Order: sequence, then C-alpha cells, then structure tokens
Amino acid sequence: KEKIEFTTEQQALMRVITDAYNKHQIPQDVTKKLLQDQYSTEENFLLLTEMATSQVQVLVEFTKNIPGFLSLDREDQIALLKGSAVEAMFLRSAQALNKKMPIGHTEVLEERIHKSGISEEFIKPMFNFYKSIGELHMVLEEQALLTTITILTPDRPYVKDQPAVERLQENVLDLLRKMCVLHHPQEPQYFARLLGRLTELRTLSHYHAEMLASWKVNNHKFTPLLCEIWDVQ
Ligand SMILES: Cc1ccccc1NC(=O)[C@H](C1CCCCC1)n1c(-c2ccc(Cl)cc2)nc2cc(F)c(F)cc21
Repeated sequence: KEKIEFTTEQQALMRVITDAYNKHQIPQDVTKKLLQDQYSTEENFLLLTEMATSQVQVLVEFTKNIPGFLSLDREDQIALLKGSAVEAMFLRSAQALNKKMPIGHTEVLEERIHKSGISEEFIKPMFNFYKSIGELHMVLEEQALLTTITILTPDRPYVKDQPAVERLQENVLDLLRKMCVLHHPQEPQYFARLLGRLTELRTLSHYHAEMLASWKVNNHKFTPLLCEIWDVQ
C-alpha cells in the first residue's frame, strides 16, 4: 500500500484550489430551477445563456486564485480562459447532473435537459460524457483539480509561452495523481481514466457553437461576453 505524502506546497495548493472552487459555485443553482418547472425552449435557451455568462465570470474569478496564473503573460491568461471556458462549463454541467439528489430527481433533470430544445444529434454525446464523468465518482478536490488542469492546458490557440503554462499544469497534475491514489487506492488506473475524460470533454466542446445554433428557438440571442468567449453570433 503506497504511503501518500503531500509536500507543504502541495497542501497549500490543494487548499487554495479547493477553497476557490467552493467559493466560485454558480450563484443561482440551475438544477433547482430545472427541477422546479418545465420551461419552453425559449426560456431554456435564455437560462442557458444566463448560466453560461455567469459561469464565465465565475471562471475568471476562479483562475485568479490559481497560484502563478496572474504571473503569466496577460494575453496568455486571456487565451487560456477563452480556450477552456466551454470545457469548464460542460465539466460543471456534468458535475451538476451527477450530484447526489433525492430519488427520482436525476431522472426529472435528465428528462428536462432532453426536452430543453437542444437538437437530438447532440443529446447522446453529451449524456455519454455526463455518464462517464458520473462513473468516476470524483471527490470535490478531484473536480477542482480537473477544472484547473483544463484551464492550464498549454496547447490552447494563441498561447505564446507554453512552457510557463506547462510548469503550472505539471504541479497540478502531480497533486491530482496523488489525490487519485489517496481516494481510489483500489483503482491504479483511476488517474489515467480521469485524464482520458479531458479528451472526451474537448471533443464534446467542439460542438458547442453548433449545439447553440441548432437550439430549437426562432432567434438565438447571446450576451456580448458569450459572443466573445463562445465563438457564437
Ligand atoms: C449546469 C451549468 C452550470 C454553469 C453553466 C452552465 C450550466 N449548464 C446549463 O445551465 C445547461 C441547461 C441550461 C437550461 C436548459 C437545460 C440545460 N445544462 C447543460 C447544457 C446543455 C447544452 C449546452 Cl450547449 C450547454 C449546457 N447540461 C446540463 C446538465 C445539468 F445537470 C444541468 F443541471 C444543466 C445543464
């Protein structure tokens, strides 16, 4: 049985990232809204654009707490945010669906998302991703670290100083590897499976603009922030 030791730096890094992740939850819990009422496709589209807009704001605040992020080149910070915002939103959505809920609530939530106005072709890949995240039974720290690793992806478009981002990401990867051994001692491949989900996440995120454009509503109105970040309109 491998004894897991965390350095003082790693303990500090874990606390900072977990606290930031907890603090920057999405203000109004979309799952509560979706469980309360069945909305029209128009209302759902509006809800999605509101959620996605607030999620970008939350993401910006979260990244400010990632040690070293603010020391990166300013334009690289923007490139990392722009490159990870959609993935972070799908990760957050997956975690929302897989949260422990009273009996029957998850089924209602799934049904409402199926009927929300999203076009059929995207339902399957999206729910496949949500299920594959759910099967991992990630603890909160792993969710926070996985989101951080997604943000600190060096090969995003327009990143100039990739090695600087790699150095930050490596620290978080080291920490996540140890957390996986600590929380899933029976599954030596757990860390690799976790990172494999990031590939699935990137593939799903390629469709986001199409998913929005094909939403069953007459006019697709976006906020200025979403136009910036989500490559829509
Ligand atoms: C949960 C969150 C947090 C932060 C930001 C965004 C969101 N996401 C949303 O608000 C939308 C809602 C929106 C309202 C209609 C139903 C889906 N949403 C999506 C989604 C579907 C398709 C696309 Cl293109 C994007 C997202 N998957 C979800 C899974 C969930 F379990 C859930 F509760 C909400 C989910």
